[in-house]
Amino acid sequence: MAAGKPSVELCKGVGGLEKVVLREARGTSAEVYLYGAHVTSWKNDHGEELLFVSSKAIFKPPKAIRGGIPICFPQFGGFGNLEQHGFARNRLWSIDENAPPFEGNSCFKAFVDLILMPSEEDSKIWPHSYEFRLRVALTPGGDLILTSRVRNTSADGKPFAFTFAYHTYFSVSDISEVRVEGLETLDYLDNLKDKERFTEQGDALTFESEVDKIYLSTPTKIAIIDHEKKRTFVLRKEGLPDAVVWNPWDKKAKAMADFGDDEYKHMLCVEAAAIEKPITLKPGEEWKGRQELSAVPSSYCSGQLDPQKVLYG
Ligand SMILES: O=P(O)(O)OC[C@H]1O[C@@H](O)[C@H](O)[C@@H](O)[C@@H]1O
Repeated sequence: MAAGKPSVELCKGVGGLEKVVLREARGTSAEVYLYGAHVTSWKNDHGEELLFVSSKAIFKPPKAIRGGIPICFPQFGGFGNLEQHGFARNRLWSIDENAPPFEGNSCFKAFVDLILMPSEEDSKIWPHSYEFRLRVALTPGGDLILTSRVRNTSADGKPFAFTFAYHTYFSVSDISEVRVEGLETLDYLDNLKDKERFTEQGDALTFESEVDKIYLSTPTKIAIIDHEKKRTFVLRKEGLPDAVVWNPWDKKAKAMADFGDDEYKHMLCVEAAAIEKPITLKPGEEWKGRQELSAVPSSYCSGQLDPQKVLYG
């Protein structure tokens, strides 16, 4: 890909919706729609797309875009009375020109700050005062960092609680060739079994049917290994103890209007999340949740990947 200077450009995307395109010197890029503060693209220095977005995705409010990285806030899934995954993913966010300094990634050049504050309508369904700031940053090496800061701005002394997820859809060559490392032996809630709690077995996860699990208190690093592509995604997270793993498989895929029948083969959601223990904020308090994604070539040793290297190397 053409190398150049880091840049940030606001332009029109699909359906005339506004998006911000981030580019870094080596030719890596990312795209973020203001609708949902939704990352829809992350490309490496060969111009290869690393995130999955459905060919049937609908870029039209109020439907959330199918793929990329939807923001689930203030509710993950059906864990509460709000609509599935909350409303942040189908609200129009604004560019935050005056974001307070973000600790830890102020040296990056290709980033955008977005902000969501409650509208009158939102206050009716979730009566809390907050500012939600999201920074999407592309590092010089092409890593994608999402940092969320939610602040309780209430003047009436009222705390609030929320659940959250970065609902990341990774693009994979073939789901049956994918392994996830870092979630072995952990407890999880199985969404397909009424959120019943189970303990994962000792091996890395592989996929041969529908999966919808919320792993609890996970390590801060999870690896998604795509054997066919010889690519490993490394997901690092802070402030987000849980991790959701989702693939709809064939039957559910067919039932979703904005998802191709066979597309389940080419995606896997691994979602850094805070679900089991909702985050509670008193007035004036702020929560920070960060997800860092990198894509690295898988290193093989007689066909086997060394999990120690991927997770701790
Ligand atoms: O269709 P939606 O609302 O985007 O949700 C997709 C999936 O998102 C996952 O995070 C949930 O665990 C699944 O239960 C859900 O089906």
